Amino acid sequence: MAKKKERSVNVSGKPKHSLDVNRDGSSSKTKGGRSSATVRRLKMYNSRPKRDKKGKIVKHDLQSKELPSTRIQPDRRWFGNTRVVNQKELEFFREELQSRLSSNYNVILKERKLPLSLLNDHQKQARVHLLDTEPFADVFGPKGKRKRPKLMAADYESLVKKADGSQDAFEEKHSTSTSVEENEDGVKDLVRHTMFEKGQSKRIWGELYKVIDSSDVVVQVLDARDPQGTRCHHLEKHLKEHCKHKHMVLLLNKCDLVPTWVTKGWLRVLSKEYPSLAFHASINKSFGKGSLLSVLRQFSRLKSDKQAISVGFVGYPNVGKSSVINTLRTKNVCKVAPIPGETKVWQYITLTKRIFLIDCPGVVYQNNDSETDIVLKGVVRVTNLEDAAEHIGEVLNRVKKVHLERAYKIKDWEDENDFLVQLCKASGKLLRGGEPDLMTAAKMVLHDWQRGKIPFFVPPPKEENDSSEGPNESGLENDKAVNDDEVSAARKAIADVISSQQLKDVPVQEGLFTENELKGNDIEQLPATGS
Ligand SMILES: Nc1nc2c(ncn2[C@@H]2O[C@H](COP(=O)(O)OP(=O)(O)OP(=O)(O)O)[C@@H](O)[C@H]2O)c(=O)[nH]1
Repeated sequence: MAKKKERSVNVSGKPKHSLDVNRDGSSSKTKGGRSSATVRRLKMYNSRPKRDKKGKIVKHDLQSKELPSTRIQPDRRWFGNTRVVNQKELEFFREELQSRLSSNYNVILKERKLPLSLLNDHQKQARVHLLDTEPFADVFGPKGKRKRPKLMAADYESLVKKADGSQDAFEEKHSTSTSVEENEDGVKDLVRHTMFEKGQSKRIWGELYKVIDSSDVVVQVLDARDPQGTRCHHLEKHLKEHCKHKHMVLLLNKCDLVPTWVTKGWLRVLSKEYPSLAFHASINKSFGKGSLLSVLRQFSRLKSDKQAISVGFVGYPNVGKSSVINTLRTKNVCKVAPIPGETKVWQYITLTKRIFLIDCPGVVYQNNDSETDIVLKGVVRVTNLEDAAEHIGEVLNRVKKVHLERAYKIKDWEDENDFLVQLCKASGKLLRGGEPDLMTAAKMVLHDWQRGKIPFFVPPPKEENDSSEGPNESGLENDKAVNDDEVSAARKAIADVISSQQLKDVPVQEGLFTENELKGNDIEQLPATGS
């Protein structure tokens, strides 16, 4: 106790406490006491948390009062990313980065690794200081200049009036934008019925692209009566540009409906562009089946690893795609009808182990064809036509008079109306009261036209003295894995098949053409349909 009393009295007036930094180091050293440096060090240790025996933190100055025992796991990763830069360095970094960002030839990789927020500080601030632009009192205070809504009308009546006026203006504008342009004679064309857009829908084109994507060989079926008019140049361009490895073959179907010289002429013209074959689809009496099959077999030789090939049949509606497939299978596997649009979706048919056939709905690419052209190409169903009689004039233009006289047993007519009236009388197509039923008669003629009962064809261009080169071998690109010998053998075989077919005479339907027409003697140039 006496000792304690002694300590509490500081006689010299100098600090005595062992943790007092101001202790006299030199004197304490001699007495074995702590130096001021030791005291400072010991004080530093004092800032550490106080723990109990088990190591649990009991007290820590920086510790949260709410969560007393929280502890951040000591991990050097917390500090791994930290770097201290001085103002000069930061300025340099800022300028350097700015120049890189504004240059078109530099790209900053790993942008997120850079402290870009340091650089964009000023932008953040620009957004925050709203009150700098407008003082609070001006916006919310008693003298606040709030913007009033701009009302178009003061009362309900004037609002209704205004709405009516703007509706009229809209309708006027809308009707002028959709209306068809006036012709020179001031008469407006009627808006086309959607029926004339058959084969152009997105769905049908979707089907076509499915067929093309899954085919190795694309057979474009053309109507021998009007091959150029039923060609789809858009499709050919697409294949040339995007599917160079696919082979295209032109198949001139329904060649029993045109004289042999017409078929041969068109084959000559078309085979300059693609391998072309003539065909007559019929399960019992076909033509060109053997040639087509051998061409397809040669194409399958161009495939490596004895893989099977898929052959897509595409073309205008009603040209006979499904009939060709049925002929190749000698069986009714695809639905055939004398009306367009019978095939709705694509269809897969096995021909042999190595050849698959795909039927496709008829497709039409949007072109400048008139409604009459579309009807006469067989794209639309005659039964759906609202005014069939308006297309009869063109039929009379295109078909020789002698054929019409023979087909309908009528003589001399002045114009299409007279023709139809006479036809109604001859065939008994009369309405109540003896009125001629022009519509039914016109539909009958168009049906006959579409079914090939009225002889018609577009003659091939006259042969020029161009030392006719052999069949074109374009599109005969091979699979890289097939060796060149095999490719050239296949190419030669295909060319042989095509040229040997051109020497054959295609059987033509009996009684359809006159002797002279069959020989190609007195042929007036008939107008070509479409392109
Ligand atoms: N005379 C003749 N008629 C044919 C020939 N090929 C097809 N036809 C007829 O043409 C019509 C249409 O044949 P389809 O095979 O249905 O034609 P498609 O191209 O499949 O028609 P969509 O279903 O519209 O695509 C049918 O009435 C066939 O009998 C042919 O070589 N000669």
